[in-house]
Amino acid sequence: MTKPLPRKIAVMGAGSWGTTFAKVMADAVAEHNIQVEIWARREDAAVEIRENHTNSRYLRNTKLPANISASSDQQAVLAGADLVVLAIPSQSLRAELDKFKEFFEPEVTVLSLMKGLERGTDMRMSQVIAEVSGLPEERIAVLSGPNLAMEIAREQPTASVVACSDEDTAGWIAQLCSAAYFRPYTNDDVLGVELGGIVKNVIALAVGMCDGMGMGDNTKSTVITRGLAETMRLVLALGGRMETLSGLSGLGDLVATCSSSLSRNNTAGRLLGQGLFLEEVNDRMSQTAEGIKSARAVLDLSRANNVEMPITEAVVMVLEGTLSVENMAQRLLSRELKSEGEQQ
Ligand SMILES: NC(=O)c1ccc[n+]([C@@H]2O[C@H](COP(=O)([O-])OP(=O)(O)OC[C@H]3O[C@@H](n4cnc5c(N)ncnc54)[C@H](O)[C@@H]3O)[C@@H](O)[C@H]2O)c1
Ligand SMILES: O=P(O)(O)OC[C@H](O)CO
Repeated sequence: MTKPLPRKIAVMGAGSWGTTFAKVMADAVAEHNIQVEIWARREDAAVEIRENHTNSRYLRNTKLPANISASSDQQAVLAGADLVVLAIPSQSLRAELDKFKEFFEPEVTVLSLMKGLERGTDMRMSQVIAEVSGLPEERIAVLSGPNLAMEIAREQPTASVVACSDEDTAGWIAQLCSAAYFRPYTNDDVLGVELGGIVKNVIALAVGMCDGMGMGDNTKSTVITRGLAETMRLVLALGGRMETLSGLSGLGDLVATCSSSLSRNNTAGRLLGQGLFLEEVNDRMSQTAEGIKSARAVLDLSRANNVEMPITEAVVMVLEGTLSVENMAQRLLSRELKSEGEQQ
């Protein structure tokens, strides 16, 4: 390890993934006596984590390691933290970060766990972090992969990708989250890793819709495969690498999310496919389904770069009420015939 171990790790966000990833890191660094402190928006959640070592709203009876603490005071959580992990809903990141960036230690490194695109700016979370905090890109990393929180909380083995333009930073973070049940790989294609995690949420909405309408495995496999093709077109157009998308943060996450009933995006899609209105779906979801808000931003980004993303476009139309789920398949199947490898 080139950089020294952090004095402390802060995790901003005590939801499903923030708490689970805090557990992964706490398990990974336990032998070094490093404390992982979670910032929880609600004081009662902080008290439960601190005193009971559970976060029952999100993780039922999962027992959190002894080296995890929590507080609802952002300044206290960030004091002395050399690594800050961000796990709040993407559309709230800018406003939250604006409030707490003043408490960052001067040499802090920031890791984003978030899988959304900011509406209005079409920016990835690593870009929002850079713009709001002014940190150099060598100290901003992202983590993405087939990482359904509940499975990891139960210590079911999985792998993931830590991406950063700086190899040392990626390697440093990988060491800090390498646990018996969690294997991180590194990658310097930040854009490819981040966009894979964002677009798969939109594709999972589409697959969920198919499921909700009672369609079978051929249909879902077609949407997954063509969903990957449109993700590749976007990533390549923006300068990312094709091979990133055949890895854990691309195909790996796409398959996990599109096939799991634990996925919030897949679940939201299924409810839409069953005929619920978006407002009803939002009422039923107690956790963040990033694809619902990000789909429009992904479509805007693709149009600005002349990339065709027909599945994303159809999902946006369903979400915005200009296409019914029943007419989605016909819209996609009646497109002009073309070669499978075509870039548009
Ligand atoms: N849950 C998973 O399995 C999983 C896995 C990988 C990545 N992610 C990504 O991690 C990010 C966080 O997801 P999560 O599952 O922890 O979400 P969640 O809905 O479970 O929790 C979000 C947390 O952020 C807090 N929060 C802080 N500031 C907020 C604000 N201004 N507005 C709203 N909430 C605020 C909420 O109180 C809540 O504790 C998302 O981008 C998601 O796509 C989730
Ligand atoms: O529950 P979802 O749909 O937000 O997916 C969670 C993770 O991103 C899966 O890797």
